[in-house]
Amino acid sequence: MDLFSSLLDEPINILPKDGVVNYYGEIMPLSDSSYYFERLFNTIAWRHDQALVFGKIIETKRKVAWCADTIDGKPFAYSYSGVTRYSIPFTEELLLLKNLVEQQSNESYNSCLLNLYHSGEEGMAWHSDGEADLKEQGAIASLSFGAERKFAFKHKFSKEVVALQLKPGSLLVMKGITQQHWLHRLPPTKKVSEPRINLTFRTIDKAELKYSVQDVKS
Ligand SMILES: O=C(O)CCC(=O)C(=O)O
Ligand SMILES: [Fe+2]
Repeated sequence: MDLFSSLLDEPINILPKDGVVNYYGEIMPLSDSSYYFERLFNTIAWRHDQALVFGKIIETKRKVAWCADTIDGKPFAYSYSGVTRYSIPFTEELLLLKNLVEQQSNESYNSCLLNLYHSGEEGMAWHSDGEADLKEQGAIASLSFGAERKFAFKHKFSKEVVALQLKPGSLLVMKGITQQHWLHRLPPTKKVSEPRINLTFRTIDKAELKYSVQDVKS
């Protein structure tokens, strides 16, 4: 039996030490995850991401969006990799998926970073999600759609690597001290030509959310 072919009875902590990364398997049937892939692909205002590298702004091939709770529909500002982003409101699908993920993981989230990788040639380099604006040791829930991709963790000190395949419709939750001790990445690969969408639900410290009306680029 393929253990990872469907929702697991109990999530599995794939890390041997210094943190918790729970893999839940597929939390929805393939027909649902295909439906959400299409909806997200077609309805989200995707943009190329930017990062500040050696004082220069570079654009990623991958596209992103950032959704957060808003007040009176006004966007919030959020900074990482030296660049400030502005939130778009949660769409109906995203709210539904947020509820599903909150129920499965028994945690709550107030924002979502969305990534669109057009093919296996696009990935994400080693990093940890330890931005100052994030709630300390808050859970980060990663929901995948579209192409199956490999995802890996590397211990910052021992350099131990743990990897798994992220199936469409699968849920992975990083918790506790994980971000302090482990890096993670989505390795690029020539073996995958199909696109993948990944949603990471997070909790941004409300006090850190900068309420921003002016300065918003449409
Ligand atoms: O695409 C993924 O599975 C992970 C994305 C990620 O690590 C991030 O957005 O911080
Ligand atoms: Fe990350």
